[in-house]
Amino acid sequence: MSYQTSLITLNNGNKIPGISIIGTGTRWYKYNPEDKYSDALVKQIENALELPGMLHIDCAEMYQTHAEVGEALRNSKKPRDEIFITDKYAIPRKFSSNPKEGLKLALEKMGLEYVDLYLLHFPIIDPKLYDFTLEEAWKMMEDLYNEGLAKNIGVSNFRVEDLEQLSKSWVIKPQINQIEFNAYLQNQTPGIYDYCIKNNIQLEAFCPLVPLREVNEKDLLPLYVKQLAQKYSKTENQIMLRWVSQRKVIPVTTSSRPERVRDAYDIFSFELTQDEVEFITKLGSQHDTIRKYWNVYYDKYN
Ligand SMILES: NC(=O)C1=CN([C@@H]2O[C@H](COP(=O)(O)OP(=O)(O)OC[C@H]3O[C@@H](n4cnc5c(N)ncnc54)[C@H](OP(=O)(O)O)[C@@H]3O)[C@@H](O)[C@H]2O)C=CC1
Repeated sequence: MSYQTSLITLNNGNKIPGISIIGTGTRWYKYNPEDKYSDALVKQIENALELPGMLHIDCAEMYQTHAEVGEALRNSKKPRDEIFITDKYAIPRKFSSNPKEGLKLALEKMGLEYVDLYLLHFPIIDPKLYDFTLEEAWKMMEDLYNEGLAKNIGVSNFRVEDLEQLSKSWVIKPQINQIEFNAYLQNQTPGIYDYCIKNNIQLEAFCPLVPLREVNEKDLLPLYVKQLAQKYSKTENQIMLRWVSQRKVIPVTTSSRPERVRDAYDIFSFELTQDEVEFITKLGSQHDTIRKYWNVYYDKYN
């Protein structure tokens, strides 16, 4: 199979792959530090590292899968500049004292000298747990960027108000905001999609495949996606991921199945028409919201 890759330019001029096909959370997430080491995850990353071009792996302190990522990287011959590693500092579940310590520990566990992207995982910082404010956390992110330990920095699950608050003191604007985004949840929080597009903060989408994962027999969207899959000779997953990407959002997906990982890599060899993109957008927005993460904080926006 010949793959077409896509690189997106961030607001600092650096490039990022147009999709992350190996998320090491959700399916692989370990709630307890003593949970079992996952040989299956190592194998899955190793398989993905054999694909041509640049591979984007999405990690986080909270997932506790750094050891598996490190093992797969050590076993791979792919050059470092063809691997894009994202990591996230854990908020609101605290694992290390601050973003500087968090990144140092992550780099040690993964055997890396730098990450390509480092994110603050969540904006709401409990002062009983952490001894820094959101502004102070961002300042530490900027230091890590200036020291070259994180080539790009950003945030995750941030609302417009969180970005506005940070903007009063940031020296470096976040390159990325990674949010929950799919046809059934086009604004994780009010106005966030338009705000990030307008302010040149690149969006990433976790949970991009929810409309295919949560199918109800009355749903029109999966039927339409099936028709498009036939038209383009692609899988339904590829159609859904391509829609996310044509909405200018970078999909962050994962799978335990090698064929799904390979398919997700191959979404840039075709393009949906503008009408098709708009029709998926419309069908999705007519459906009830489905929100899978951060419900305690964000269900109020449903
Ligand atoms: N920043 C944040 O707060 C968060 C970040 N993330 C990141 O995003 C990554 C991806 O999130 P996730 O929600 O898993 O992404 P997706 O929406 O892409 O879902 C992937 C999951 O869906 C299953 N799946 C794939 N295709 C289908 C289908 N056609 N029908 C039914 N099930 C299907 C896969 O199972 P199978 O293994 O069988 O293929 C896999 O478990 C995470 O691993 C993590 O790295 C996730 C949540 C929060």
